Formats: sequence, structure tokens, C-alpha cells
Amino acid sequence: MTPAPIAVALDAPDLDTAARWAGLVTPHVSTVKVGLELYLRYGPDVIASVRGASGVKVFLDLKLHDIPNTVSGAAKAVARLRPSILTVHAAGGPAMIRAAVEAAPHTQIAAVTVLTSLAEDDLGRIGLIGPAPDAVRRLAALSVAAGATALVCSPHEVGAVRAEVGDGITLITPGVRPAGAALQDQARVATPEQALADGADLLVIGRPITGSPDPGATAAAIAASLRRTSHA
Ligand SMILES: O=C(O)c1cc(=O)[nH]c(=O)n1[C@@H]1O[C@H](COP(=O)(O)O)[C@@H](O)[C@H]1O
Repeated sequence: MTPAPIAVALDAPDLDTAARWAGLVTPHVSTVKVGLELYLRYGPDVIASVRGASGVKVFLDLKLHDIPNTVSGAAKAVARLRPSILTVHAAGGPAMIRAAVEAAPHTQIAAVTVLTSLAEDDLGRIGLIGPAPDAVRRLAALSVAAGATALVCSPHEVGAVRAEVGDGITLITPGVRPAGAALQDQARVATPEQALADGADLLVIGRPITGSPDPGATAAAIAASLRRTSHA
């Protein structure tokens, strides 16, 4: 069975837990995601630990956001780990995004547009001209023009972003919650089935899987539901 287009966010407090989650979900999903919590605690070793022997893709979510020279150095430092995807903040601007793209030629650079934890009301407070789909589309266009081949946005904007950037760009959506699941700190959310139907290529799902009593079974159930929906 082809693994589902899901990146499980391994936001674990320790390496053993992250490696255990990775082992449980990798038969069912294409990708596991290492974020700031794990990387800042354990550094580069974490990549090999979660990759294991399975060959699952590893998405390194460091959301780099600094001047181009600094981001170039940081992207170069992690490029040798060969993550399949590395995130940068689109708000860092075109030169910063270009610097990451050039520093990590074998890794897909994903530009994070507007965090899925932000609600419409928050945008003005951080100086973004909304509504969210407009802000996301602007940041998406700027990022792709700067060489990013992947974008992170909420499922709410994925259709508008697809229309803006076309088919060649990988659209990644966090803010995914199975029907009835708690939103926690996410604001702009949809179900996995809806996100995929609206055009997402890769769904980032963390706590609904890793916080469940059986992460392997939960990942398998979401993967099966996505397969049913995409064949319906
Ligand atoms: O870049 C990301 O992956 C990301 C961008 C974004 O806008 N929102 C967002 O939630 N994420 C990440 O996606 C994951 C979502 O996890 P859950 O809310 O537990 O499903 C976390 O690891 C976040 O760091």
C-alpha cells in the first residue's frame, strides 16, 4: 500500500518517544516531521534516529527567519542531513528565501506563509494586510518567484494558493483536524479529507495522531479514510 501523503509532526519531549512514534506511523505515512523542540534538544542526531531503517522522508521544520547570509549558513549546515523538506518563513523576504534555496540544492525549501495558529483578527496586529487568503497568496507568489518549490498554508487557503502558483508547487497544510478533534492552538483548520480535496499535496498532522492511545492505528485509519475519499 502506498503510504498516505501525511507528515506526522513528531513534537515529542524526548528522542525515544519521537523514534517510537516514527516507527509506529511509518508504514502508513510518507513523511515524519522534526521541529524545533526535538532539533534544539538533540541536534542533527535526531534525523537518523527518526529516519531509522524505513527510509521514510524526513521534513525538517526549523522555520528559518533571519538575514539572507545567516539563513544561507543555517540551510547549508542542515543540508548535509538531506532532509526532504526544510521550512523558512516567507516573511523573511525573497533574498532570504533565495539564499536557502541556493544553500540546500537537494532539499525542497518550503516557505511558511501565515501560521495556521493565527486567526483573521490576529493578522492586523502583526502588520499583515488580510484577509488571510490574500496575505497567503501574496506571500506564496513572492516565495515561488524566489525559488521555493513548496509552500505551507492552512487548508482554508490551499485552493486560492493553487490557483496562484499552479500545479508544480508542493502545497503543505498543517491545521488539520479529523472531524470532532480538539483544535488546541490551531485556528484555521479543516479535516484531512477536505484539505486533500481542496488541493493539498501533504498534510501535517501531529497531536491528533501522536496524542492518541495508538498512534499507529490512528495514522492507519486517517490514511485509509484519505484513500477512500480520493477514490470516491
Ligand atoms: O511549518 C509547519 O509545519 C507549521 C506551520 C503552520 O502554519 N502551522 C503549524 O502548525 N505548523 C506545524 O505543524 C504541526 C501541527 O501540529 P498539530 O497541531 O499537533 O497537528 C506543528 O509541528 C507545527 O509546528
